[in-house]
Amino acid sequence: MTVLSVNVNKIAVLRNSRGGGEPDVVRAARACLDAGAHGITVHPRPDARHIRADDVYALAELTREYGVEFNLEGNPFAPPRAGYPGFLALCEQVRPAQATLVPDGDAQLTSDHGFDFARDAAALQPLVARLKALQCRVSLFADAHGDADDDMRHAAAVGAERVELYTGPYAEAHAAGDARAMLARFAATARRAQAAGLAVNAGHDLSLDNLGEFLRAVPNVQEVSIGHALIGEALYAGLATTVRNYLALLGSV
Ligand SMILES: CC(=O)[C@@H](O)[C@H](O)COP(=O)(O)O
Ligand SMILES: NCC(=O)COP(=O)(O)O
Repeated sequence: MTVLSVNVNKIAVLRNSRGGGEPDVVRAARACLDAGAHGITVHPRPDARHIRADDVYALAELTREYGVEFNLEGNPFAPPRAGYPGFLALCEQVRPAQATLVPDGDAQLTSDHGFDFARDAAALQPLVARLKALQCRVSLFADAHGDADDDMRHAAAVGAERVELYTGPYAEAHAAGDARAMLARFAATARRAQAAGLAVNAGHDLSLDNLGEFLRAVPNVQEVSIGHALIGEALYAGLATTVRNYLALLGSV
């Protein structure tokens, strides 16, 4: 079964909009884990727009307490700055079970593309080796190009265990009413990744509405990390009920 890692970035967005400590990121993550979520994801960004280094330390503790996966996302090439020690440094400090490398910058509203592996492989290789030496499983954010190119072969050469397929384009196609071509492209990319020895995660703009169709079409997705839609849905149904709704859906695919 595909496991659910809940991304709690959005809880920190709300907290930071007023300063202070409410809503409490750790309390929200605990509620998700108590409802059965398999892990917690955060994506601390150098501009500290939501998750900050102190949240990373606290969530590392919490996930250790629950014995579940902590998935830390970030750009390993972004330089450290005041309040942000850098992605590699954070991984050295908390040793997340999974480190997901994402090629994004401050100017982006959110993550919107994967690596260009043919171009980035040489730079990624030593970083992946450092993270693996910390016992982190390494996942690389990747676009779904389908059968069009050798991207997954280049990704496998980097030495990571997984790729996370960037599902934004699928979510857009689904919202527009016809995701068939996009699903075929994601399924082909997943098969190419698996043939190259990579396990497959998926994330970005997945929701209760579009997740089932995705998982029925794309084979052997190990993990989905979901934040934006899940936290939005939780405004209506509550966090625990929403997490349980996702788990029920995952269990039914
Ligand atoms: C890698 C990925 O798709 C997620 O981490 C997403 O980027 C969420 O980040 P934000 O919450 O900053 O939009
Ligand atoms: N890796 C994707 C993630 O953590 C959550 O993305 P989103 O659901 O907030 O779009």
